[in-house]
Amino acid sequence: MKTPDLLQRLIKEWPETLSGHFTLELALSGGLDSVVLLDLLLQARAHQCFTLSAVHVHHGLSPNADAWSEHCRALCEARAVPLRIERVQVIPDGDGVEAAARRARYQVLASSSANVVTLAQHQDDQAETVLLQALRGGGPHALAAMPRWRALTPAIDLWRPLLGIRRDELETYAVAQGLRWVDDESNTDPRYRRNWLRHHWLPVLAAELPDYRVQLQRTASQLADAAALLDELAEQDLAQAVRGGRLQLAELTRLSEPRQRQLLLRWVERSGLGSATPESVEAFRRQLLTARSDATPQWRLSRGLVHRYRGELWPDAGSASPQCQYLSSAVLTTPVALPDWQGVLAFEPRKGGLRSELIEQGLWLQPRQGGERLALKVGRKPVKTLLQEAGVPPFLRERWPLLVDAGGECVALPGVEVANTAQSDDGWWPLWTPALGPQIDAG
Ligand SMILES: Nc1ncnc2c1ncn2[C@@H]1O[C@H](COP(=O)(O)OP(=O)(O)OP(=O)(O)O)[C@@H](O)[C@H]1O
Repeated sequence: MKTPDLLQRLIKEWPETLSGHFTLELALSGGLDSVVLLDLLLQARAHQCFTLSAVHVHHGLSPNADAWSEHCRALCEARAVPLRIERVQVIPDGDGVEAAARRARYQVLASSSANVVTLAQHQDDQAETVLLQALRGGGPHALAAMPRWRALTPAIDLWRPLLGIRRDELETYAVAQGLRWVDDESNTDPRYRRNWLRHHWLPVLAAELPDYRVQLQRTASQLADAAALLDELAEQDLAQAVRGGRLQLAELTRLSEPRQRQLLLRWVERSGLGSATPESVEAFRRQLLTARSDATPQWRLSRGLVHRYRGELWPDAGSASPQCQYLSSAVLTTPVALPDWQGVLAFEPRKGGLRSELIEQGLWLQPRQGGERLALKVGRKPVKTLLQEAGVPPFLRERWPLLVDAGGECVALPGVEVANTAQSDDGWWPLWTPALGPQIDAG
């Protein structure tokens, strides 16, 4: 069989961004793909100007892990390529050992001192990824599979130069060049769906459709564009529809149905509430459209809830555990973030604010017990009514703090009201900003 001219293809498709001198770190597993890439990159140095190094991640999972590291060390030593071997601890997090190993590996890659990190996934890997994502019901982002180029960190780019090359071409090349590589025994374990696909299903597909890899790559490229367009549109819609972390329903309902779904999906992700399935997005969207105007529909996600209140959707990470807390007078000068209360307390000088001596004597932030009242000009009003009148949604009312003075008297409801008996013309007005997840407003 003719040896594929992989070097020529690599040079032909060399990214334009890599024209000047740069530093490149190869993620070297010791397997066929990355060993071939090492060889190709060494030769490419005759055509392009870059400094090459390699990194091997020792996951400590296989009994052969030491042998793989040793193999990489020997390969790099023989070729005078600097290599760092990084041992990682793989801690599975509910999504399996494979995913945890990948996370640990990418963390190591992100710590690279090179400008560009390169991985050796090839066309077969890409085709398998597209199929696996489709079988999992993935959307455009998932089916876009692996990009040839992307930012890994603000300072490091990730490059996959072999995505257009088949595995059998890599093997023919490696054999012809006399390269030696190690086989990861987990690649034949049929318990992994990827291996089942690779060994049982894809040979059948290839017999009927020999160019299936190229077609799946075309699908991935088109979906990568579609996903990028969705991202652009979602950014515009988020900028338009989100105020103070809350999604404005009037803005949402102006959009077409698919844009509404995209916006809801992005907004919950950005608000730190976790990702949502397409079914749950649609179910909540329908609920929003059909619920009575005074109803308060909720959407439960993996890391919190969404509440509808007065024309807005409110994200609720919901893990506040407010405890009575002493506040020193230093709070007057610097706003304090109170994680247990999930909010920020600040004071600003204002007529009708709290008298300074009350603050100097010491104030406590106290959770509501129920039944509290605040002294107004006329009579004492229930705190619950004050919060309702201020438009605070029910889920925040329960965890809204009270300010209590040294004598145990409730002197303020931050951001809402200061007791008449505690006010002064040159007082300090307490402000309370509940944390509603990361701020994603336009401005
Ligand atoms: N232990 C390792 N140390 C360094 N690089 C590695 C290691 N394992 C894999 N890589 C790099 O990652 C590429 C992909 O490897 P592999 O296909 O095993 O991982 P994957 O988990 O399927 O891929 P991905 O991490 O992109 O989803 C390899 O070609 C190699 O460049």
